[in-house]
Amino acid sequence: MLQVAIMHTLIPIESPLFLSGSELDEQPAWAMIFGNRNPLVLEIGCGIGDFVVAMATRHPELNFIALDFYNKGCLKSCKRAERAELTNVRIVRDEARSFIRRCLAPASLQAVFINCPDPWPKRYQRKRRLVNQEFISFLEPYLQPGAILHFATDFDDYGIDVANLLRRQPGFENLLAPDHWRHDLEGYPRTKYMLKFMAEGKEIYFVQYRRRTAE
Ligand SMILES: C[S@@+](CC[C@H](N)C(=O)[O-])C[C@H]1O[C@@H](n2cnc3c(N)ncnc32)[C@H](O)[C@@H]1O
Repeated sequence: MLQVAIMHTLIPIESPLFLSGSELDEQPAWAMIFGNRNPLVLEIGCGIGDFVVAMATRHPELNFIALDFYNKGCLKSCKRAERAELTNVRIVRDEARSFIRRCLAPASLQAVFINCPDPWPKRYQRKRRLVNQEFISFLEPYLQPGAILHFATDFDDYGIDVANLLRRQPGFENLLAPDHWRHDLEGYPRTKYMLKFMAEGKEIYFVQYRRRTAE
C-alpha cells in the first residue's frame, strides 16, 4: 500500500524575541530572559501580535509574554515587535495551559489578556473553549493578588458565559461593576479579530476582573 507522508514543516522563526515552548526550561528565569525584574503580563492567543505590540509600546515598565500555538502568528508577532524595536516582549509558541503549568510561578502575573479566543460556536464544540470554570480555577493562582484578567470576545454567548462565571468566583472582583460586561472600553487596543467582527456589525464583549487581595 502506498503511504503518503504529509510533512507539516514549521517555518523557522529566527528572532531574538522568539521562544519555543518545547525548548524552554521548566520555570525559566524570566528576569534573565528580559534582563530586568519588571512585572510579567501574559497574552494568550496573540494572533499576529498587534495587541501585544500596542500594549508593550505603551508600557515599557512591564514585560509581556505573548503566547500562541500558531507558528505563522508567532512569526508575524515577532516581526511586528522587532519593527517596533521592543525589548519588553517575548513571543512564545506553546499551548496555553501547558506553558503556564511548566513555565510560570504561582502569583507571578500582573495581568492576563485573552482577546477573541476561538469561540467554538456549535453547542457540541463548546467544551473545547479555552475559558471555562476549570480554566479560571487553574489560572487564578498564577495571578498576583490585585492582578487583572481581561477577556474580550465578539461571540455573545461566550462573553455572557465568562462574565457569569467570573461573577461567581469569590476570589475575583468586577472592575466594570455594576455592568457585567461592556461593549466599549476606552483605550483598549483593538485586535485584528475585533476589527473584523466590528466591521461585520458585531459587538465586542469586554469583561475585566481583578484577583482580590487578602483582607
Ligand atoms: C481567533 S484568534 C484571535 C487572535 C487575536 N487575539 C485577535 O484578537 O486578533 C485565536 C488565537 O488563539 C490561539 N489559541 C487558541 N487556543 C490556544 C491555546 N490553547 N494556546 C495557545 N494559543 C491558542 C490561536 O492559534 C489563534 O491565533
